[in-house]
Amino acid sequence: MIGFRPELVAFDLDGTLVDSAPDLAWAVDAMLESLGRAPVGLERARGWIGNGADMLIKRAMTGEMWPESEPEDFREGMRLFLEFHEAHLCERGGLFPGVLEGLRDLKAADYATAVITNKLARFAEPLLERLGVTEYLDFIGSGDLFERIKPDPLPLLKTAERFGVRPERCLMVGDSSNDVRAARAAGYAILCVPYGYRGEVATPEQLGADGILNSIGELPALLNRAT
Ligand SMILES: O=C(O)COP(=O)(O)O
Ligand SMILES: [Mg+2]
Repeated sequence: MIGFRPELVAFDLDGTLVDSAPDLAWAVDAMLESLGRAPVGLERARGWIGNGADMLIKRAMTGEMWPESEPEDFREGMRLFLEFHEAHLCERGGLFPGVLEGLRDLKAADYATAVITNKLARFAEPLLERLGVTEYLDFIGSGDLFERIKPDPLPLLKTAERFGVRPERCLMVGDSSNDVRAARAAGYAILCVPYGYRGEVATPEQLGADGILNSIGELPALLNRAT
């Protein structure tokens, strides 16, 4: 799967480290209800996560995966969503099984670690702090820290640069085609978890990663075997 010891292991957040869909869907429905619209529920909202909060709200307000135009009351929807989500950031979701152990063991084995997420820093940072994993992460690369978000390779390239390592020596672990496209364009190796938010992609194999990683908890042993 991976034939080298990565000099940086970077993780996607939503759908990879954190099962944030229950809290995001809750905030989406609260926003829709405030605007007098029908709620969409967890299952539909889950498939819309991964392209940033703006896109999630546009999708929820239009019911379309790739909305052509911005809904008229989009700014108000966004404001309501952000306000609700900030107040209820991590009440229904949590870390996926194996994440805490995996991050802890990677740090113990001296790997450099980062998060590269499309999530805004105002949510990503307190969320990871509250879930008790900040101490195992060397850097949190949130969506608004860079000029462009995944699937653009820029966040991955800038993060490698920050660590002073070549992208070819880095590993990305993600859950969606955004992560695979960004990793391929940046030159990172890429592993995908099968349990996250894949949007329109039906099976984990269809993501086209270098391999499927059933749990972050399995990563330290897998990297040890590979190198
Ligand atoms: O879309 C988001 O807000 C975050 O998604 P990501 O953590 O999977 O990049
Ligand atoms: Mg994700």
